[in-house]
Amino acid sequence: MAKTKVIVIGANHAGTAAINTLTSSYPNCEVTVYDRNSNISFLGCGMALWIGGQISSGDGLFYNSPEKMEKAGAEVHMQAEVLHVDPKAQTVEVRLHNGQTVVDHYDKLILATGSLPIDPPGIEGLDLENVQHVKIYQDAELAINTLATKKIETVAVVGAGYVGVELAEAFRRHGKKVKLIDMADRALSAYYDRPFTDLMDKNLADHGIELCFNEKIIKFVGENGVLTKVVTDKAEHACDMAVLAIGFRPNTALMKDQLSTFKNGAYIVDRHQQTSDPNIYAIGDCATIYDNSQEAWAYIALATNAVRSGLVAAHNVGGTTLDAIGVQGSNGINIYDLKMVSTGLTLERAAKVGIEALATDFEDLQRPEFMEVDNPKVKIRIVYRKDNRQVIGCQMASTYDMSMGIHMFSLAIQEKVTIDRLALTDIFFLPHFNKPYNYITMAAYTAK
Ligand SMILES: Cc1cc2nc3c(=O)[nH]c(=O)nc-3n(C[C@H](O)[C@H](O)[C@H](O)COP(=O)(O)OP(=O)(O)OC[C@H]3O[C@@H](n4cnc5c(N)ncnc54)[C@H](O)[C@@H]3O)c2cc1C
Ligand SMILES: NC(=O)c1ccc[n+]([C@@H]2O[C@H](COP(=O)([O-])OP(=O)(O)OC[C@H]3O[C@@H](n4cnc5c(N)ncnc54)[C@H](O)[C@@H]3O)[C@@H](O)[C@H]2O)c1
Repeated sequence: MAKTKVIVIGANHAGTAAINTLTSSYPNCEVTVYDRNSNISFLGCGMALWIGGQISSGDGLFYNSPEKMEKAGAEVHMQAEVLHVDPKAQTVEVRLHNGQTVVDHYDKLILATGSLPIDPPGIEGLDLENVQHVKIYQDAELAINTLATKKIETVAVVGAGYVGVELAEAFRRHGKKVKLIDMADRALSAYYDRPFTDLMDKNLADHGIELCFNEKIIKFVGENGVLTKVVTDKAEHACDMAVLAIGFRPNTALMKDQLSTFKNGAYIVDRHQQTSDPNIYAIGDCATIYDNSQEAWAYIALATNAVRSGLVAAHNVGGTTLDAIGVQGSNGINIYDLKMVSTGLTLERAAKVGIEALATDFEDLQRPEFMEVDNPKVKIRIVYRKDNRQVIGCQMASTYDMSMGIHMFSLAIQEKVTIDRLALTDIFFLPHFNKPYNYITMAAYTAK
């Protein structure tokens, strides 16, 4: 029987998951991969650790390679950019690394072209020396090289989302003066309600990071082609290096006019990761994803989602019907000693998407009072719907590593557990780990 020819465009987290699944489980598929970059599977989350000197090199930040994929049976073309897709002819036109342009035929196509950093519309000065984005391995290399070879005293980090906050810590650890600029009134405002972001803002300020909130970037300004300041709608910030981290947009230029797209341009997919063309699947940051917390399709750019969507697409392409179960956008951050994790909707975000919600808060020691060492407080907020009392979000913060607790809330949202059932959930007790009246039970039990 003829094999199914599968072409995968993009081989980072989403592409890697799809390719590995196809080569390991579906010998009926012949897999060809094109990626325009020279490396794959770069863990962007390690970028700040590397820049901040918490790990000695970036070499360990990859978990796969083109060689490994080829060994598993895929045909891999790196530095090969797909320029055009013809969905009627089922072909892709590719510029290979040697400059030659070729046309390849597919039975099934998997788009894993990811995302690109957002640039504010019409912004000037992006081409100045020492201004950069932070997305791929080469961006991390550039930042490290700039810090090593140039006289940098002040770094402006524009965007106090996950990327910006992690990088602010990294540059500060590097001994630089850091200005963290955001148009919101606090850091991480998309992921946490104010009681939690207040903790993070204080943490950042206590470590000497200057917080410049309620400021929208207007432009980068330089002298002789080199950055000298960031101009916002409120102030001018002198600096000699700047990173722009105000979010990602889906990279869908290749097929946005040929497939149905979401309001931000992401390819619209179904539970099988299938696009509006039945022969074409889309995965990872270039596609939509079902958000169980708001019970709606959404755009949530995370490596975790990219991997899961890659697995789902590969099984469906390979011949096993598999439905994606949706996500909660679970995430976490560790800045100096402060750990914060969240899943689902914040109270603020629930209101923005039109869901009437309530929150129950609790704060307590991780373990009984008699455990005198390594026993910090943990703060928790559980968000639930007012109408049916289903849990739709949770946030936790502590200097203690309580991060594994958030997974239970992720599952609770996915499985539509009510706050009342959560209050009676069997949670074990042992002084080494937690309290008999632990903060999870107590937060749920004291809900209105
Ligand atoms: C600094 C940083 C830290 C992060 N930390 C975390 C974290 O801690 N946890 C988390 O879950 N997520 C994190 N993320 C987000 C995560 O990196 C992304 O969600 C993830 O990379 C998405 O994977 P993807 O494979 O869908 O897309 P991408 O990583 O964007 O990869 C797309 C691939 O497609 C290729 N490509 C694009 N167009 C073409 C074309 N026309 N032809 C050929 N190839 C093409 C690109 O070269 C690239 O290799 C972080 C991101 C950054 C930047
Ligand atoms: N630990 C993690 O899970 C982790 C780490 C890094 C990145 N990521 C993911 O990567 C993606 C990108 O992260 P990100 O930090 O770039 O985006 P983000 O959406 O987390 O944050 C962007 C920030 O930029 C601000 N902003 C937007 N426009 C602005 C403007 N014109 N001027 C000033 N500020 C402006 C926003 O208010 C927001 O705070 C996200 O999906 C994020 O979840 C996750």
